[in-house]
Amino acid sequence: MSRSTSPVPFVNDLFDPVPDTGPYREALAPGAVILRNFARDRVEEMAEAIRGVLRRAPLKAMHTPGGLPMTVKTSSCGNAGWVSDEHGYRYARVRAHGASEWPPIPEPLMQLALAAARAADYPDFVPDFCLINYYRPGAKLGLHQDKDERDPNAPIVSLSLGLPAEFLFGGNERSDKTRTVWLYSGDVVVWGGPSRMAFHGVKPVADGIDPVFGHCRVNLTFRKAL
Ligand SMILES: O=C(O)CCC(=O)C(=O)O
Ligand SMILES: [Fe+2]
Repeated sequence: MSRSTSPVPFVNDLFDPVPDTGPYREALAPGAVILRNFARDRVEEMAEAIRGVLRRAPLKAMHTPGGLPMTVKTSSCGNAGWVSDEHGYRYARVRAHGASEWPPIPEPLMQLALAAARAADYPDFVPDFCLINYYRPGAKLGLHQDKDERDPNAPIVSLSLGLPAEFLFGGNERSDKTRTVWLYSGDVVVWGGPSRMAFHGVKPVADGIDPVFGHCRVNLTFRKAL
């Protein structure tokens, strides 16, 4: 990462000065980085764009392939939608009910995803899909890999908004040791390269009030799915 052209500075040691305004990078694992505060000044704009998507593609509670209800509600935008049911997880080009097309990724969200990928040294990343995860207090996401995307060379760009959450990040085996990091509204995590298949998850979200999102956490993952 030392030859990086990213304008966002790395802060990794206790004695590095942490800029109290503006974004900085924190290494998470090889190929994986946290872009702290990356969207902090654009949280309201992000909220407005998400509201627009959810008007056209309302949040739904999915079920795991084992038939268990998920505590996280989801929606999608881009060229596909994500579905999980008794047939397993997959990307669906056509929505099961209602309109036949998913809303496009709103331009402000797309621009943010492209900029975050650049800042994380993945300058060629162009997502075709964005998953919206909605966590009420208590909702969580078990340890899993994102492995249904067609292009394993493309990273995952993950934007956290609203209530803070503890994010687990491990290795390529489920049994690998995990790190726990707090993610705050406006933080972006990008993982690709040797970390692309890393297991990750979210611990139950604690209740609280976010000034923009209220009693919820919203996470967007931008992906090259198709
Ligand atoms: O909510 C998060 O921070 C992670 C979401 C995630 O891992 C996923 O949607 O696959
Ligand atoms: Fe994931």
